[in-house]
Amino acid sequence: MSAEAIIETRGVCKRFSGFTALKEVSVGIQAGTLTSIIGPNGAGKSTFFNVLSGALEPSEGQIFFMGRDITGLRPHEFAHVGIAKSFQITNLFPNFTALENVRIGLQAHVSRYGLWRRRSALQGLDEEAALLLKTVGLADRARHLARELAHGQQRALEIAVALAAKPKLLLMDEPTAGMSPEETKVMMDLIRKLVEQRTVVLVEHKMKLVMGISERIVVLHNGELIAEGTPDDIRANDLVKRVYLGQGTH
Ligand SMILES: Nc1ncnc2c1ncn2[C@@H]1O[C@H](COP(=O)(O)OP(=O)(O)OP(=O)(O)O)[C@@H](O)[C@H]1O
Repeated sequence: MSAEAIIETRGVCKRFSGFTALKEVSVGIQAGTLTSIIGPNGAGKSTFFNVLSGALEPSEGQIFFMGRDITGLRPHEFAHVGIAKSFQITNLFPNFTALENVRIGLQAHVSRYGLWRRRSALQGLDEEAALLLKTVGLADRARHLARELAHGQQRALEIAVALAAKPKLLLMDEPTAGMSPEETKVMMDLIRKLVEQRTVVLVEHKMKLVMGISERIVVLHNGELIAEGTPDDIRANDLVKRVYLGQGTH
């Protein structure tokens, strides 16, 4: 597998009580790229996402992150090595402000390294949280309660919380799900910005959107890896075309 792969799966299988959701998936995600995982309904995208994020342990096979075998590590240990995820389901504290939500994320991170929660340290965290809010376009929402934010803003806030862990790899599960066209555009711009500083992997249903933004695409079908390459490679791939035939274009 490519030397530049930041995360790599080797022969990963995932079985759920007899049903095989992933069948020997071997793929490397190149460092510094925006890679999307696509596939029709039931292809195994969410299962693969959960395997990459450490939420599910493979039944067989291995996962390597920056050359280190991380198979079987617990989810919080995946976070420690530098893997963060942003989910479809909202994971925010609704009655805390946007700034507080990010600060809690930062505190969870720094306390692991034994930093004292002195007043000056907390102030530093507020400044860092404000910077992260700025990164995701929420500078003017810092004092708003999370529950008062629009859907697209809540998703952006979740990303700021994920960034608090300073991940090298950011995994995003359908970041534009349920968004208006305008919110989708804002989110895509944000994702483009995020990939300037880290590797980003998206799981996404919307084929057109994925084609426009991704550098690499991984296609799953019935739990198997059927194609991997640039958007042009994937567009030209006969097997992918056949699999998507009649699926609608989204
Ligand atoms: N916990 C589970 N127990 C049993 N079967 C599961 C479980 N999780 C997923 N599956 C099955 O594994 C297959 C792949 O599911 P997965 O959710 O990974 O696909 P997906 O590509 O994300 O689908 P969708 O696009 O519909 O969200 C499906 O047939 C699903 O029913």
